[in-house]
Amino acid sequence: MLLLQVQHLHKAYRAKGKATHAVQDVSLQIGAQEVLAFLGPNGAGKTTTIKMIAGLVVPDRGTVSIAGRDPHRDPQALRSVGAVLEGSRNLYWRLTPAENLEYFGVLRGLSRRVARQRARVLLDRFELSHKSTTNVQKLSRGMQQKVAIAVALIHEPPLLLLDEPTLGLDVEATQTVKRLVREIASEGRAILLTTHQLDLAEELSDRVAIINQGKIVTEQPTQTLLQQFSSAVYRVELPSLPDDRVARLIDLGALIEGTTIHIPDPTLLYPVLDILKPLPIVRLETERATLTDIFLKLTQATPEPMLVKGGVHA
Ligand SMILES: Nc1ncnc2c1ncn2[C@@H]1O[C@H](COP(=O)(O)OP(=O)(O)OP(=O)(O)O)[C@@H](O)[C@H]1O
Repeated sequence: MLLLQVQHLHKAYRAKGKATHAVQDVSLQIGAQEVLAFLGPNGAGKTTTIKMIAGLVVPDRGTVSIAGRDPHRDPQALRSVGAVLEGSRNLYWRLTPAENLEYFGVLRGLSRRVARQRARVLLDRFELSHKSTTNVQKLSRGMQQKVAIAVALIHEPPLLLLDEPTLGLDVEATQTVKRLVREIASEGRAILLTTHQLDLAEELSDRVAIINQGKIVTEQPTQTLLQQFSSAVYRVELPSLPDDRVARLIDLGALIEGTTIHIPDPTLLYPVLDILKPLPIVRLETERATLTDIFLKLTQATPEPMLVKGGVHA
């Protein structure tokens, strides 16, 4: 069942006679139990899209359907959404986690009794019961983030929007948030996750959508995308790699790590082999692409710096 369906969304911001086409023909969908990683470089249009989904920005064109309802025509649709946007700013800092949960629960239509009851369950589940009476401003960043996610879940929405849920968190808190995201999805919810942490997106997502300059450049299952690009990346290992070859390989666009050459583009394979002739080769194989490799390729963002290890330098 599709819990979110976004079709052909467009949004331009106009100022001083100039239009910024922030979102152009964006379509997305997420089913129950699915985590969609919505990725893109700064300014690509992610926040604008999410705000249109959350009913905060009106699209110029296109439709949003949340569990079958359009939030721009039927405000009840927003009862089906929980959102943690812009860090944990959806919280009242001078209230305790329990008070925040109760307040937002009532605001979203729960009775006080039900809100309190759910608050207790969520605090227990998020291992926050011992902090239930401490003001949010005195909690650690990781705890605040957990409270923010709990607040977004108080009315048990089928769709959860999570914007950079692990920003600024340490390793342990990141692990906890990751576990919670998977658990929340497995309960039958749909999760839209934006993050600049591509390793996290690779680990957590079932599907990936990449947006660049307002347009979706790919949307498919994470594993399909990784497999598709993995056949296009090669690795060559040699017993030794002379300095003069290293410089030529780097000029060509290969990445060097010790005596291993990573070839990010299949059309470079034979030019690389020409440069290496007649050196002996230990191994030549396709390499598993990471989401970072794919993201860089599809958004043509600045490539990562050439990796030169083991004392060999261009
Ligand atoms: N309120 C606004 N008024 C005018 N232009 C805006 C407004 N909000 C966003 N933009 C512009 O729209 C484009 C898309 O911005 P958006 O915030 O949606 O990108 P993003 O992908 O969320 O970026 P980031 O990763 O940096 O948060 C950018 O060019 C941005 O400058």
